[in-house]
Amino acid sequence: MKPLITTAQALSEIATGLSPEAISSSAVLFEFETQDFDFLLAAENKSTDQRIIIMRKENVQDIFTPDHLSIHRTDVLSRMISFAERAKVPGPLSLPRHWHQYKHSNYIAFRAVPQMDAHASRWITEVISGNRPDVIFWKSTTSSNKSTLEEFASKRPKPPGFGNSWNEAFTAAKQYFSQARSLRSQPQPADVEIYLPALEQSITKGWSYEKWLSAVTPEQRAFIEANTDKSIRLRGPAGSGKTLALTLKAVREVLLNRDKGEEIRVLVVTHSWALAAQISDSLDSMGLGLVLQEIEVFPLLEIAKAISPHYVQDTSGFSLIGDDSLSGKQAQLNEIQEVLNEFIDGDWITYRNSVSDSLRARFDSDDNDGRLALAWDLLIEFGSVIGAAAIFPGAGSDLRYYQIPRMSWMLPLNSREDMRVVFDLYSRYMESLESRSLVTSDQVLADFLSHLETHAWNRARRSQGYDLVFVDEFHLFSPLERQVLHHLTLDTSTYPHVFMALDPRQSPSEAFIGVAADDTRSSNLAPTDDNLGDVANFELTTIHRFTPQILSLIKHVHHEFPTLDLGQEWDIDFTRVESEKSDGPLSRLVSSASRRGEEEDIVRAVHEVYQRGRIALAVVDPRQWSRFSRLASEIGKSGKFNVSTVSGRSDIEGLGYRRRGLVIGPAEYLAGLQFDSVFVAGIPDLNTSAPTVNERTRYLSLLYLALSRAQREVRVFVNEDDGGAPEVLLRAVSNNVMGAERGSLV
Ligand SMILES: Nc1ncnc2c1ncn2[C@@H]1O[C@H](COP(=O)(O)OP(=O)(O)OP(=O)(O)O)[C@@H](O)[C@H]1O
Repeated sequence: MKPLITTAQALSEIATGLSPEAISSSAVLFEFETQDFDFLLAAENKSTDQRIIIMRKENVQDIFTPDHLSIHRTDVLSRMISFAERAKVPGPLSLPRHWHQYKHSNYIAFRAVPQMDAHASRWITEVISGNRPDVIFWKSTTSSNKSTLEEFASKRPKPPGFGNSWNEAFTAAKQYFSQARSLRSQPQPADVEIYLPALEQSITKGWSYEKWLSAVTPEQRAFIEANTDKSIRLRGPAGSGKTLALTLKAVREVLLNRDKGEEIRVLVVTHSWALAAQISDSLDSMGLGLVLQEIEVFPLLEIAKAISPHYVQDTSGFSLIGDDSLSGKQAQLNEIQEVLNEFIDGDWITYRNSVSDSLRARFDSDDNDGRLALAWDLLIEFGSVIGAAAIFPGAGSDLRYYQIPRMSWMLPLNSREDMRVVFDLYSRYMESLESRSLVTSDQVLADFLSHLETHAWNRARRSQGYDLVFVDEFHLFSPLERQVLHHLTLDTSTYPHVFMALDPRQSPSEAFIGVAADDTRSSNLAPTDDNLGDVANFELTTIHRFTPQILSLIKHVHHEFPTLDLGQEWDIDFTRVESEKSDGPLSRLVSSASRRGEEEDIVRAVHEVYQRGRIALAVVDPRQWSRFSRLASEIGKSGKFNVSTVSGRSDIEGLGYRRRGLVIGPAEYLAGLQFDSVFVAGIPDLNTSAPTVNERTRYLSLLYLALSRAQREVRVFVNEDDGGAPEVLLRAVSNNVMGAERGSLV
């Protein structure tokens, strides 16, 4: 194969398990071909970015890794990315010990796969010196095809010259992404594909502000008209019109103040660009002209980056890891696995005797899935416990960690010694990020928080702060993020007035934990609550998105959640919730004999409902993402359907407008969106593969999220290869909230 020229960002997308065939349906990747080279670029790439050159002499089938390493593709790619990131850091390049690096002149060889692979494969690479540290993956060697670095170096191969083609590829990519963006947001001629004008599809249905005010329910109205003299928490299940009510209230406050001749500054904070874009579009569509001038809508991380002097003046070239995407999360998980493997092979022995039996068993286990589960638990511990308390490695910081009381949702750590091991791993993890010039979003937020606590901000906030702060999807904010919010208001003499909309059932993984973690923080670390003073609670109990049939299924899933004591302010009383929509079909549970059969059933279902409106295929377990991204490419290839994959929250910008089409993505990244039909697949067996309360809650939350995206119809697909239907759905069938259907027998 021709050499492939790509970037760390593009490879990270593939390392999530995205099938190479699905590249064309990804909203963030672009392929370009010249006579001598193939290019793969990501939407966020800049023309000055480091390039990764893969020579591909040994590639016949697999376009990314030498064929014999295909089965380890994700691991191999993760290590390649990690190598490229390390090459960017000024100074001598040093790799972790267990990579078994070997250097000769400007060539470096290292193990290609973290685990033992039968071929003992190694890469031979070169880092180009000069103004950008491009890396070349020259070839891989195996135990049966050994070539020493010295032999290789003696040939001194010439790096490929692709400068002009790179510029060409980059220009084409830029054009492609900007065209795709405008295509997604523009109504298209009917003969290309049928689109509805954007406004009719948005959550405001193209109605004016006045029309909405007369259409809202009394519950929504109570919130919209509530006094702003104290903070308000607006709770409601998925589809109850929280985002809409929040948007209307923001507008109302601006207009009321205008009538009094005053101009106020309003901030609407979101967790993602996707939701920020949706709210901005809603404001635009309500025919209010200049309201936007007073209302700013941004994701919190963006506000942190814009205000935080640490970030504004940062010239160290650090880049952010763990942004809100599957690739960000996967990158953190890979890093933790690497740190964990190195630790177990090395210093673990010195801790081994002092830790509790249960933790020892987890570290000693050779089982790959077990190691992965431990890495997940550590990811949550690092982000939602240690990072959320803004503890970063340094003198005395371990003591602050030891003081955090353990809660039932956390990784069980039974003694100080157990915590010591975890903190040691955390320090190594942070060190390894630093060695690759990466920062986590937690670090950005913690720096931001420390800036907000300075006298300088106290002076600046009087002009830069906001009169009112609205927060949508509050349940997705970690305790650390929540501490930031009350510093953003302008008046320091009263309690900040923050208006939050939330549904705790929609918080997968660590974010959910963040909800419960409020208790942790209040019982030990500095702030005793969200510093919001007295908070009024409002509740929405009418569902506007989906039918009574879908609501019954969602209520059923809700009752399956483990009893987590969230406190009264958080919990939603589902007994009062009703749908105002007319009846629709009963949700279906389709059981196929095999994975292949399940895929055929899904394709058949797409054929059946495609004409009716938008469809989502929501994948509950991200470990199954690879399989369904491959299915996406197969369905797309037929040319009959418009298929897009999403694996990050920002990818969905603009998707909201397409009338027809199939969107395939991990359930988590479909939050905030709605579709005519939702197909749910990739549900792990909650009894066997979710052994901890944490994991069970995470999967139930993702299932809840997936189901609640539907407006008219839900179908859930399961197959015998993956253990058949989980208990929670079998019970739904016996309670008559789902109909069981036999799928394909192949
Ligand atoms: N009073 C109402 N009358 C009619 N439709 C409504 C009303 N309130 C909201 N809707 C519609 O219900 C749908 C869901 O609204 P919205 O997205 O605000 O819900 P949400 O509670 O924020 O949902 P989620 O938590 O799942 O994001 C939208 O299509 C919106 O236009």
